Amino acid sequence: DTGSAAAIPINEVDIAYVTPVTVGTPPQTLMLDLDTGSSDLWVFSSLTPSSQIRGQEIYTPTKSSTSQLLNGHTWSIRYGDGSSSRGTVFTDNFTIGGLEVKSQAVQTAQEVSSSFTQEQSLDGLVGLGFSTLNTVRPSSQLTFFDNARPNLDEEVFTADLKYHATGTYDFGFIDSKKHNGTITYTPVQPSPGYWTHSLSGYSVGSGAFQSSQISGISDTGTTLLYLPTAIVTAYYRQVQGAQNSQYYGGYVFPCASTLPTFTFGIEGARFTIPASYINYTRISPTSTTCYGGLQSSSGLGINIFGDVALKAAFVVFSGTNPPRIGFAPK
Ligand SMILES: CCNC(=O)c1c(-c2ccccc2)csc1NC(=O)CNCCc1c[nH]c2ccccc12
Repeated sequence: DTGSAAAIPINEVDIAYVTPVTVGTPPQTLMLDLDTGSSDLWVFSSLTPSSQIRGQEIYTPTKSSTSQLLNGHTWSIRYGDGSSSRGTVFTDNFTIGGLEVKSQAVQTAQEVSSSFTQEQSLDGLVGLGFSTLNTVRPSSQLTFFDNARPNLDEEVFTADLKYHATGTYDFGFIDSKKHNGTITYTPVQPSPGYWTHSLSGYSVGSGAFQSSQISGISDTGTTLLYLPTAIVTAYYRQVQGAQNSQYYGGYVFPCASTLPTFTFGIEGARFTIPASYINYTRISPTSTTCYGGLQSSSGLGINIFGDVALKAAFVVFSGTNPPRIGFAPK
C-alpha cells in the first residue's frame, strides 16, 4: 500500500503544517500535524472541554461504528515548549492520503494547554517518532507508521515541506518527481525514540565549510532550526544589528538586514537554506525587528533540525532495520 497527503502551512510564517486525515466510520475529517518529534496520535474530541476548543474540528467516538474504548488506558504529554495535553484512548479506523490503518490508537484529549487551544487550524498531532516514545499507559501504543509498515510497498515515509506553500507527505514509496538527484542517507540512532542523526558540518553564506559531527533530531513538529551556540553566533555575526535578545528569547535583527544563507552537510552532500527561511517573522505585525529561524539549542539539551531546515530538502524517513534518514535536493 501507499498514501499521499498534503502538508499545508497553518499560517503565513509556516509555524506548523497540517494534513487532512479521516477517523472512524463514517469518516470524520481532521487536520493534524504530522510530527516526527513525538509519538502520540492525539486529537481534539467530544471529550475536550468546550472552553478549551476554539474552532478546531473534533473526533466524536460515539458517532463512529468502528470506535472502541481502550479500557483503562490514559496518556499525558508535555512538549519542550511547555505545551501539553492528556486524555483517554480509543481505537478506530484511521486514514492518511488513502492509506488505512484499522484499529489505530487515537488518543482523545480531555485537556489541552492554551497554546493548542489558540492554534485554531490544528486539530491534533500524528506522532511519527519511534513508538518507544508513546505516552499511553498501562500499555504504550504503536504509531500510524508502525501500524501501516507491514502493508507498505516500501518501509518509508517522505516529507516534502515547502516555504509558504503546500507540500506533501508520502507513505510507502519514494516519489522521484519530488526530488532532483541522489538521496544521501545517514544512520539514525533510534534511541530514545527521535529520528536522531548527525550533520557532517555547516557553512555560513559563502564561507568555508566547517566539518564537524552535529547530532540532533529531524523534527517536522518543531518550527525552527536549533543548533549549538558557537554555530549560531558565527551566523549572526554576519548580520548587521543582530542581537541575542533576552526579552524576545532569541536572536533578533532589523527586518531590512541582509541575511546570509546557511548550509548543512549530510555525509558528503550539502543543503543550503535560503536567507528568506531564516528571516522568520516580525516580532509584531508593525515591528521592524525580526526573529531568526536559526536559534541556539543551548537551553534545549538537544539540537533540533526543524521545519526551517527540513523544507530545504526532500527527506526520506526509512523504517528499515537499521533505520536511516535520507536527504535529497529538490
Ligand atoms: C517546540 C516544539 N518542540 C519541542 O518541544 C521538542 C523538544 C524540546 C525540548 C526541550 C526544550 C524545547 C524543545 C525536543 S524534541 C521536540 N519536538 C517536539 O516536541 C515535536 N512536537 C511538537 C508538538 C508541538 C508543541 N507545541 C506545538 C504548537 C503547534 C504545533 C505543534 C506543537
